[in-house]
Amino acid sequence: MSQRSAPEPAGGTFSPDGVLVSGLTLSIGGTMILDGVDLEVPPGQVTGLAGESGSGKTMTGMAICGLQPHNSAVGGSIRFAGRELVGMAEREINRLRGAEIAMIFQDPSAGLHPMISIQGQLTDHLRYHRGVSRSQARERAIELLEQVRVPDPAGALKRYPHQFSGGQLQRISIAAALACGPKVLIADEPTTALDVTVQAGVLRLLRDLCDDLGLAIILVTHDLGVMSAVADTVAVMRNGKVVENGRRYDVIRNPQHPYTKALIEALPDHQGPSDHKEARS
Ligand SMILES: Nc1ncnc2c1ncn2[C@@H]1O[C@H](COP(=O)(O)OP(=O)(O)OP(=O)(O)O)[C@@H](O)[C@H]1O
Repeated sequence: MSQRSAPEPAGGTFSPDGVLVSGLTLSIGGTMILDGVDLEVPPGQVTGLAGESGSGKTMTGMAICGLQPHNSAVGGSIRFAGRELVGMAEREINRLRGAEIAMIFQDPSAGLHPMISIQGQLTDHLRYHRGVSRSQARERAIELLEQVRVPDPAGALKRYPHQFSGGQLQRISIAAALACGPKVLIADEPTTALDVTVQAGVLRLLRDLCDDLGLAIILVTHDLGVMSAVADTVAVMRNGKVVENGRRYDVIRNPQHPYTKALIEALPDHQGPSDHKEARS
């Protein structure tokens, strides 16, 4: 890793509501995919995970969710809520996933069933994980749609995924992810598939949810422009390792690692934080 020190104190002082990844390794069929990833994801912050395609960003997010291919071996440590997630029994990690650690993806329709109404998608999740009544679940679903700023929440509950635009659908998938009140949200390229005109709105929503709910957000993106609009800290990955990690402004304005410098030079007009409209409202 570059000489820059990690942005927040690690080890014993790290908040249990965040995720502390140390020396995380993952091999698939004997091929090393993650080669000792160190990452701190504190609550109330957006931790950006940048890097070129294949560097291991998605696999890091999936490993934190306890989702990895069958023929894979995971090592190192992922601490969350006072627990060690590496080696945790599948039943236990399944309980955490969706309830305390949630994930959204590039394609919002991937996580939503095309034949089930928005009400069904939001309430099934709540009833499964929280065991609440049908009417309580509906109330909570309306609250969630308000929180992600979907217009006419009661009307939206009756509709189906294909009746929404990509941006609205990503907001609905965020609502589904938030249904059970997770502490950690992993957002993997959440705006990559969206029209550029709606990207900023979704990023602003993620930023506000992070601030309002104290969520620990991991924002996976290959786009340093997106990163500079919303992340507090940026970790840059290459070949399955974090090669640089620090406050967003420092990493983008004064990169230490040659690979980070190359990524920044590849940005149109070398845009930095001050050149981007920030997603903070
Ligand atoms: N199911 C799998 N089986 C074998 N190898 C895989 C599997 N999924 C991913 N990989 C490999 O793991 C490496 C890291 O992939 P990962 O998806 O984490 O990269 P990434 O940085 O998120 O890239 P991208 O931006 O393209 O998604 C890549 O070399 C990829 O080919």
